[in-house]
Amino acid sequence: MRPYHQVPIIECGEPLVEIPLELFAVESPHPYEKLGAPYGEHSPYFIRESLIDNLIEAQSYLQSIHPNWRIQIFDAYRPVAVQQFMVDYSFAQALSERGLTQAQLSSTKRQEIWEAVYQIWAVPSLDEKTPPPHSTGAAVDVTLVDDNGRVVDMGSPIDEMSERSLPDYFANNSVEAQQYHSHRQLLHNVMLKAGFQRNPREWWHFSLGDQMWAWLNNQLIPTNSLTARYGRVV
Ligand SMILES: C[C@@H](N)C(=O)N[C@H](C)C(=O)O
Ligand SMILES: [Zn+2]
Repeated sequence: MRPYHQVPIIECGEPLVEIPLELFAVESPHPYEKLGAPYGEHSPYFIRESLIDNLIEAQSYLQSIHPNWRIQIFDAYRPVAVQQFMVDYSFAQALSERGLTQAQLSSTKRQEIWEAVYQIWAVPSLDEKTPPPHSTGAAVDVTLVDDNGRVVDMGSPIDEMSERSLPDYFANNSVEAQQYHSHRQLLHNVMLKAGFQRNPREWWHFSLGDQMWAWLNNQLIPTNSLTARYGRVV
């Protein structure tokens, strides 16, 4: 359980629809599809319908500052089966990066690696009260692309299991690092202006209308008691 799981979900029934990809930049091929993640009837570029306007709004704010920059969609809807697949994949990756195999793993080491995995991945819960954020269709992983079509350097890649994923990791660092921080802040500002909230642990993860979004809003304004309007889809 994370603190945001205490937020009640009152599902509004809004449909999942495909993001109009021609309006945005897109990470392609999709990073998890290319690993063989088991998507069902919806592609990873689906999202709750009204969030499309919020994404368009965020990109308009961005383009009022940098006219030819675009928001790049890395990931959006993720069935729980894909969440499970990615959690297992990340655990296996972490093992191989450390030069370890399952057989050699002490229980302490195993626990340490699972903790690192769950620092950045939500638990693939099938409980309707604790859905993984992307399984609600109300979370997106995004970055920025500049006027030359190049991905803007945020100082660390999306999904890296390290401290560098923390949004303020580069806040008080060298001049080069300040650049990364200001790019992260730009992304944060435009998404925030369009109504999203950012995951406090990941510079790229934003949501609107799910439990994490409601919880973060309630933390900012303690007199609020927002509930989530999006629960798990299917
Ligand atoms: C790891 C990243 N892609 C992500 O989406 N993390 C959040 C916390 C999630 O799994 O919902
Ligand atoms: Zn995410």
